[in-house]
Amino acid sequence: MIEVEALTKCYGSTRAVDGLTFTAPSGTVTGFLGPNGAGKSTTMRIIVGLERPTSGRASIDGQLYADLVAPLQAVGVMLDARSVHPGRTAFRHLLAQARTHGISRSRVDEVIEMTGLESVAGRRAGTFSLGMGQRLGIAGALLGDPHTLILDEPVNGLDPDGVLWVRGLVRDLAAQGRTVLLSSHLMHELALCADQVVIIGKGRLLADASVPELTAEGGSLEDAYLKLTADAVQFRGRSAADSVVPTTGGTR
Ligand SMILES: Nc1ncnc2c1ncn2[C@@H]1O[C@H](COP(=O)(O)OP(=O)(O)OP(=O)(O)O)[C@@H](O)[C@H]1O
Repeated sequence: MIEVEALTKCYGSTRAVDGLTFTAPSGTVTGFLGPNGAGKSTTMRIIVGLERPTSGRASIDGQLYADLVAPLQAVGVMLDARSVHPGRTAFRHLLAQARTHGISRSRVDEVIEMTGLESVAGRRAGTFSLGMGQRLGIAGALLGDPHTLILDEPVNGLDPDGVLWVRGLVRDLAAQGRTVLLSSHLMHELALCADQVVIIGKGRLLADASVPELTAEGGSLEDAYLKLTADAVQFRGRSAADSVVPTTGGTR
């Protein structure tokens, strides 16, 4: 179980996370949603000890990440799939992580197989496509066979087959009693794989409910999300039609 309690993180005058409280229970997939800049990545970074909160706390099974004796075996994390040495092969990258955490070489082979990377395991990670890099990031998160998984945009860049695979994977992990917290902007996908959805905007909690609860009025999860976040969107584009520069009408 992940517990986020009255969490606040300020960067100068920016309140990236503002008094956020929620729980991601074991045995469920918790979707973590919010507009760009809402504070999702900051919250996830705090949970895994990469940032210090200004106030409040985030714990995993009752412990701070920093206090975990074997963090990789307790928590699998994919926050930025690009944070891989580009000159290392996928296999070497995973083996290096495994060796420093007392994980067997056979587990490396296992996660390579699980993520479908067998044919490219000997290739340098720097040559990987976006989707291949995502698969490698997920392989790294699975390496320690952890009870908790924290995945930031895991389906980003995956092909339809890969999206389906991640859906099945997180559902299976939750069915085994594990805790899965994942962020995504893909509402349709989340509606299919999440049990619980936490929606934040401008660092604050907007909703913490099950998918059926959020869609009880008959709309889709996207409808509910857009309604809940309407006042929390910080970056709004405009349509091409609105952007047409008026011509002076003159011809030469
Ligand atoms: N290291 C940092 N220094 C200063 N400001 C930061 C830093 N990291 C994040 N922020 C700010 O904190 C706010 C929340 O950012 P965060 O990356 O957590 O949002 P997010 O919900 O993950 O967004 P996205 O969906 O775009 O990935 C933003 O205003 C961002 O500019």
